[in-house]
Amino acid sequence: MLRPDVSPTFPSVPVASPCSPEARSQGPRYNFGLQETPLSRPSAQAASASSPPGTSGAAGDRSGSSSLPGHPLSALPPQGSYFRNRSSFAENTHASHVMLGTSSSSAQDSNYPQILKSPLCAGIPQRSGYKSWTPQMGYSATSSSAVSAHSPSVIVAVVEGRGLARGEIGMASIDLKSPQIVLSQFADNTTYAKVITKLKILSPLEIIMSNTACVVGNSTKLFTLITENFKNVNFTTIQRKYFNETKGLEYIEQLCIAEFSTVLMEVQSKYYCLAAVAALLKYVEFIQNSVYAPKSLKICFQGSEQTAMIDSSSAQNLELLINNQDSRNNHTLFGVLNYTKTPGGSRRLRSNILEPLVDVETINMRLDCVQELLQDEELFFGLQSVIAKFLDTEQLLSVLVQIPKQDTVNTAESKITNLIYLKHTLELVDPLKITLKNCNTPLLRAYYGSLEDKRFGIILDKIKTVINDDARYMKGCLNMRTQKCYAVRPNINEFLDIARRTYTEIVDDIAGMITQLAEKYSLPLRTSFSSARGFFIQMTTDCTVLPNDQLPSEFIKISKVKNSYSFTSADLIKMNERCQESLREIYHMTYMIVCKLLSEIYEHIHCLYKLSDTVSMLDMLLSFAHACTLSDYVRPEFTDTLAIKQGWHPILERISVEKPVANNTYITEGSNFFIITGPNMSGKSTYLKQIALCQIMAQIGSYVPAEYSSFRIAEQIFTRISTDDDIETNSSTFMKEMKEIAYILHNANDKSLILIDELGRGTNTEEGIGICYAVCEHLLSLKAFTLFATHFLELCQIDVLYPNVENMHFEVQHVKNTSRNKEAILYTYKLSKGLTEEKNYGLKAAEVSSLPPSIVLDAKDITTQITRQILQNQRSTPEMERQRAVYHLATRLVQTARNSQLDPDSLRTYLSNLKKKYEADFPRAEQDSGKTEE
Ligand SMILES: Nc1ncnc2c1ncn2[C@@H]1O[C@H](COP(=O)(O)OP(=O)(O)OP(=O)(O)O)[C@@H](O)[C@H]1O
Repeated sequence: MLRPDVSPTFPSVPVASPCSPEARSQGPRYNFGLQETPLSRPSAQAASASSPPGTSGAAGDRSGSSSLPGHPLSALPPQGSYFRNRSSFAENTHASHVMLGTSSSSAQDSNYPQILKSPLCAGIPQRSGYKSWTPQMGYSATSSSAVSAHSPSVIVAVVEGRGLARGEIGMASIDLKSPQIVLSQFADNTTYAKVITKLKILSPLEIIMSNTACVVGNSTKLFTLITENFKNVNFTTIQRKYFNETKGLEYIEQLCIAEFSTVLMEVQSKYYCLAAVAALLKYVEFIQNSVYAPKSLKICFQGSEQTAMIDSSSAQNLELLINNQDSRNNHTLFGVLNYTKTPGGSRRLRSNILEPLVDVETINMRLDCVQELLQDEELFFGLQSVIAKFLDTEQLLSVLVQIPKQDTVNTAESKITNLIYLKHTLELVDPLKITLKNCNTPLLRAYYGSLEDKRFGIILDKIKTVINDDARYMKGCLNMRTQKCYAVRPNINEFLDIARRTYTEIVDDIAGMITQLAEKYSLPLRTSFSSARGFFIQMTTDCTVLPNDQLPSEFIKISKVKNSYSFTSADLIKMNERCQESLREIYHMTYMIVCKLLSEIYEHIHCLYKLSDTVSMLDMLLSFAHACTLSDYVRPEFTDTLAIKQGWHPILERISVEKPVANNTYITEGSNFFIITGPNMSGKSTYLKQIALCQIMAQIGSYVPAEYSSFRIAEQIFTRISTDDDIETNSSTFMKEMKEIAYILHNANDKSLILIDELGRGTNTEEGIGICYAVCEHLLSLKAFTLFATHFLELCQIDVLYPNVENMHFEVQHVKNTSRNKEAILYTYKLSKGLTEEKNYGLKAAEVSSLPPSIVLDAKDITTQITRQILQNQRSTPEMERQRAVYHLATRLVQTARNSQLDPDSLRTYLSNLKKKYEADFPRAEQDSGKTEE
């Protein structure tokens, strides 16, 4: 009998038609050990043999894969292939012509300089805990839980231009769960805000950069910034020569499926993203130990102009994906909108929230769909029930288009599983089509049209000639094992039929043996199964049934959880081994048949890209409609005004028992800067966030929480909302807010939505006001829509100088608490025009807090004294006041002249208006005002 640990090679079992004889010759050379048996590590010689001398590898390696049998999905492993897996890569780093090095993510890592010093990277530490998804792990039917759908699986290559091209960034990313490569290239400024934001959105598992970006003591700014911002992400540096644009173009030509081949035209002259994709694919093929089949990948170019930019700290402030108090709860925008049923749908929702659309037409098409789903109940429920049955189509595709370089039991098992999933998926196309048949909106009709693709039927028919009709995806590992075992129809391979009969007999024998044991010992024994243990015995009972509280000595490997015992016996272990043996034979023969089948259907398989796109989008739109049914959301309009009638905070609504107080918003180009004041706890931050959340919801095609809403498309959404000190980056509150505000000032434009809350709180009042004033004046030079919440009431005076500034405040009411004979504050959360008239509200808030009354009393006393002192110092003659005003005016004029982009005529008009205003305020100061104007 074959013992897996003795001989890892599968005995050559004859395979009947249709697979033999040529299928046998093309079939996998199997490592059928119970555990994966890695191929022996190839020598550096073998490595150089597989890469033609003088080439940087990409073409050489692929030509290695082209020696595979004609068909892309054939499983014959490439001979002498250099790359095996990450660990062999680390061992092979002496072969410096392949890759330079792998380093841990942190620039502060003690190994780091050492790694970079060595040109050959000998002694590169193995990264512990690295766990990447591999095709051998197979496609698992994931639940739609956000966690599994969003665990990092993206690898990104980043490269920056050199010399005059510094600041030109090329990026290429691939999600290991989805066979899609996204390329982008853009110019970034010195803060590299776009790169960092893009990377944060991708949430990578690993980042690849060129070794020239991190020469010790002379790392590029981009490299330093990335390592600082992504401390928990794995970093790999590879030789610059692998960032080769010519190879990148070749890769795209070879791998991109016909439907998306227009990408070639888009990226032909985008050298940096081409260079990045070359390095990325070379690396992924290495770590995955597999190559992508020719014409199998969706490759697309994504410019930064197609979506709105939300930087990562704004995403965090707004709690788009993660709740700031408790990262496990779903009190986030994602939580509010996520009623998706598939992992693809939930991934799509996540990426949309982080990168909302900017194209009104597309947004309106989505809104039309949501509207139809809301109006047609039958459509909504019908669609929801079909969509819920889909598995992760993207991941399925991802596995189907990879050719493993090594064949093991696991790869075989995973291919069989995937074929069953493929059948399951394709069987859902018709029900989906029927549900969408009578839809009216263009997008739903387009999705219906995409399902009419004949290839779905062709693939399914071919599958059905080989695979049993009732082979389908089932929950539970034993169920799935049975499905895999009996997936292939009978009479296709007589040896397979025999092996299956043997397997059934062994399983029956196991059941019979356990029944006999139960009778023999008069115990309630039950047959159980787990993928780790195989068949074992379980017994749920209290100890009184057992003589001497002991199980019979025949039972071994006993474990007990509460009153449930699990154990096995020597005979059962042997039978499990026989069972595994026959299973391996079955899998081997099934795999041969499946590979042949896959090779026949392969040319049609790309219709699944369309299907996965359709399913994830429908899932997201259904989710939007579902969210609407739980609250009174309204369809947004898109104009050049931000107008929200009675809007409320969607996350607060989910948390609180009562519906949040709704408020109006009306921001136009002529009145685009709102200063919001109000006591502590009156609702300022909530209001600011609510506007941003509504804006994002509208721009992803969702309805919004309001009675009416109209939005101006925002190209960027910036927030500066006070949070606690960032201990991780060791920056003080003040430095953190300065960094955040600098980022906004550098990047905001006329189409931005900017929300600033409590700027300048990290320093003293005078300086805080100064900073706020300067920041406001800078932002006022833009047509961006800005909301600025502050406790510095002095700032409200800015409306005198700028007609586009509006002062708003949150009202509070003072009520007498008769029982305690004290005044209490009642928060109305209502926004009104003008600035707040509340005084000393900090003390009032402190009074209702848990601060000891004696401290509050002291604080009141000290405040009164300081206020008196300030008033005394400020007491001045009318002449002093006049001079102060002249000084202030002169400063303003100089500043305006310096900053202004106005033409001379406009500047003159502006100055003369200012002069008139000054003369009106100080009628006896005409001479001075004349001087000032000069
Ligand atoms: N519109 C609303 N409806 C109901 N409750 C609200 C509303 N706005 C705010 N609240 C409640 O009031 C609390 C305080 O609000 P928020 O933090 O926005 O106040 P604030 O004015 O920004 O306070 P501070 O100035 O101290 O930062 C919120 O946590 C929320 O529970």
